[in-house]
Amino acid sequence: MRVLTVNPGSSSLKLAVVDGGVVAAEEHVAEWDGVTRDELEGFAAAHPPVHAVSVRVVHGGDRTTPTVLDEGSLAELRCQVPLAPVHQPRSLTLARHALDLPAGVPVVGCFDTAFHAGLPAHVATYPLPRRWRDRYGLRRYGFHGLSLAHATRRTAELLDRPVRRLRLVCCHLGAGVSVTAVVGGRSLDTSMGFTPLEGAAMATRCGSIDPGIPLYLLREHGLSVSDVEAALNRNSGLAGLSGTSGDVREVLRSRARGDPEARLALDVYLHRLRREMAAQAVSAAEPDAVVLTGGVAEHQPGLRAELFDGALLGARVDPARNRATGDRLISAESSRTAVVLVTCREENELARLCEETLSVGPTGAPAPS
Ligand SMILES: Nc1ncnc2c1ncn2[C@@H]1O[C@H](COP(=O)(O)OP(=O)(O)O)[C@@H](O)[C@H]1O
Ligand SMILES: CC(=O)OP(=O)(O)O
Ligand SMILES: [Mg+2]
Repeated sequence: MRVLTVNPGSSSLKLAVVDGGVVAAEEHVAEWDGVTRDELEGFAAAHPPVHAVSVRVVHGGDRTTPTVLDEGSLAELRCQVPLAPVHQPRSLTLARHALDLPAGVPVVGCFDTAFHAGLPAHVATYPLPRRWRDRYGLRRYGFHGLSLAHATRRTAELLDRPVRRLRLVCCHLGAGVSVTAVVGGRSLDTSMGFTPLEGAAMATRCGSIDPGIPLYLLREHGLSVSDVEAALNRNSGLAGLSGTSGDVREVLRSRARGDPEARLALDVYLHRLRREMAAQAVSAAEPDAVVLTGGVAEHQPGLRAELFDGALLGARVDPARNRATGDRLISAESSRTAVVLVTCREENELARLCEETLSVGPTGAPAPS
């Protein structure tokens, strides 16, 4: 079965055709405007045949499994737009375009949040008034689930241990950054919460800050809600700290030229990431391995080494292994905790879930209903 996978990140759009579990074609649109359908239509037309489309939908609310999308389910998923204001509209726009493709194939929505559906109650619950939690549905969800599912499976292969016996701290370092304790294949804790704004500092998102700050800005300085929302989502993190870009490549170049703001930006980014990793190591209780995945982790060996400079979690990066390529162990033999690097492959997980949802038989043809 050939599955067209659609993966909108906060700024990029990743399209692929996965054929029998293997990526047969892919395209990375670095700056998708969040509206136009040309990219999806053009890619689908260039890589026929397509038997189904699988769309990454960042917020699935309480959904625990993928859903075949139609007008009704798209309308329901709009309720989650305020809970992922940067991502959800992009996912739903693409799902809408996918339903309109001339091929007329089924469109499956796969949710980032589903991987975290079993978070223990004491992890999912915010210390907020009960009335609010009940009335407004305030709880922690967690994100990057498709990436985590793939990274966990791949780590088990690399370490030659079954998933059920692995205690992992998984770091997804892309434009969005999250850290998750995955034990026996299940998410036990994660740094993102009700929205993808909580936790580590990111490319353009602030991560966790004192909740008094937005209140102060709204009350004392008359900033509007939309100004605050835009600043926390789009002009904070590495972008806000460096004063230039949220792209770690650019911030690293500025630091190499001696720019003090870029140095501070990376110091803050790494400090907050290490703090989240230490917190997830508590939830994972003596993790066997730290897993690094996502664009920043994959392409920046120097930053990987720097992250573990202070032997965080007893992990030591081996310089030769760190320089090599492909999915692999990058820690030294003497390392107390293994460090594994896995290329982010949300595509594979999107295709796998899509085939499972459409009950594809062993021959690749849809099973008779
Ligand atoms: N060589 C590189 N190529 C692409 N991205 C890189 C590279 N080095 C670092 N990055 C960082 O990876 C980030 C994108 O990661 P990615 O996982 O693709 O994010 P997303 O899926 O959220 O768009 C960019 O913000 C960029 O800073
Ligand atoms: C949920 C999230 O932050 O996704 P991304 O990293 O793709 O922006
Ligand atoms: Mg991504």
